[in-house]
Amino acid sequence: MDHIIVKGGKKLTGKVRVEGAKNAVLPVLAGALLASEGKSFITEVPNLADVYTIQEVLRSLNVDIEYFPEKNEMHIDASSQLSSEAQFEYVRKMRASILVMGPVLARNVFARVALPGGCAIGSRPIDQHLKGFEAMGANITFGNGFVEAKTDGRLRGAKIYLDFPSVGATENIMSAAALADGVTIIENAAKEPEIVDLANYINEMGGKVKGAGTDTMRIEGVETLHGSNHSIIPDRVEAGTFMVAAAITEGDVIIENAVPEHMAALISKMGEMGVDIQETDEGLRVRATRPLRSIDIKTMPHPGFPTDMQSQMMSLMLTAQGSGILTETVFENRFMHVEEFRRMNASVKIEGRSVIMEGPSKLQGAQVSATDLRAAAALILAGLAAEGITRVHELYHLDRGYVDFHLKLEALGADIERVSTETSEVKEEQMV
Ligand SMILES: CC(=O)N[C@H]1[C@@H](OP(=O)(O)OP(=O)(O)OC[C@H]2O[C@@H](n3ccc(=O)[nH]c3=O)[C@H](O)[C@@H]2O)O[C@H](CO)[C@@H](O)[C@@H]1O
Ligand SMILES: C=C(OP(=O)(O)O)C(=O)O
Repeated sequence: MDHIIVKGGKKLTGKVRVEGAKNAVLPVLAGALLASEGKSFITEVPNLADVYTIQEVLRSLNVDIEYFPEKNEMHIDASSQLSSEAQFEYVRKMRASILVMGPVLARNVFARVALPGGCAIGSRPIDQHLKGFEAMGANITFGNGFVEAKTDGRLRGAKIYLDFPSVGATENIMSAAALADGVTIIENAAKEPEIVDLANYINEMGGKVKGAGTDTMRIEGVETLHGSNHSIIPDRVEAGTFMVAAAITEGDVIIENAVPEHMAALISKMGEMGVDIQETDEGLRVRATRPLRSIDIKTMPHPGFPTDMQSQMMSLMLTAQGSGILTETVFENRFMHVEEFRRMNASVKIEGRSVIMEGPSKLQGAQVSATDLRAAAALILAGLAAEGITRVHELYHLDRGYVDFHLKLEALGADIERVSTETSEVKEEQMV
């Protein structure tokens, strides 16, 4: 098992390019199941563990796929008769596997998917996905750890109000509605840029989706969809993570391929802390010098502050002057990393859904374990600013969502290595 060793204290400088977005590519690849004719050619597909998992899910559903990771391209042919079942081994590995349910149901009038259950960041039910399918005429049943949806014929267009603007429910319902009979309206829809990316792809396949990026979407179902070319949008969370890396090391980094309009809340909150962020022709330039000011942040659905940047932002807030409060409203249990920050001498306490920080904490290197994907990145970021050596374990979380994270940081000047546990003792001695 690998872990990362980072020695704090280096200022990061230079340029880094962000990949295609994990949270856009997963729904788009699931959406490729909708095409009963022709092939889809998807570009900017990041070389991530989650991409291999969704590839396996699609293969298990009888889809023909070729992936060319060196050119970030995937060719998908879903024109054969699809199988209807997504098994536990995939859904357990990656919750986004549930996104195949809408397309499979729409194509096959039957879908059977292992129940995702909870994960480290919360219970994560799928009731809103199912409520949508039910409104479109599906009969939902549960048994043996699976959820099944069945219709007598084609799904029917329906009006669906989401109790919460769930990203996954909006994507699943949008995909199912794309092949339904009639018009579906999704009210209180999620507005994330990844929703817009999926809607664009469905429209490129011959679909009729309007209103993506607003809270009311209108999807007119069509009889068939065909494969098409699509390029995945840049990863706003990866971009944000490098913004924090620049700021926490008092560095000067240009982030290429970032889309500032997708990151307005983050740019604004980092600006409030005193980080200098400028849009340039080459990319987003991020510079900082201490002291940074403490601020308060509350995570919210887009365009609010993204929960997927909460833990990385916590690293930065720990280094700021004064007291700051970070409140998590999207997931009920996304503070597992707080205990790990404490190992690094962070002055931080949890009160209900908030974390209170008295800064600046004098971060110290320590052995820590990633508790989820973004926590993995956050602990490495904290290690960049800590005194001494930090070792971050449980890197399978990191690999779900970051391509060559340590190599990109190293290229910016970080003192960082990824090693297998067996060789780590030697490596650490060399770094001291
Ligand atoms: C692959 C992907 O794109 N993952 C992202 C997606 O996850 P995901 O699509 O799972 O997130 P949702 O927006 O659905 O979930 C947000 C909240 O709604 C709740 N909920 C959701 C669905 C439902 O049927 N019932 C229900 O109660 C969840 O438990 C959670 O508390 O959006 C999240 C919120 O921006 C991000 O953190 C994830 O990175
Ligand atoms: C929570 C995340 O992803 P997922 O929904 O795939 O678990 C994330 O990307 O931070």
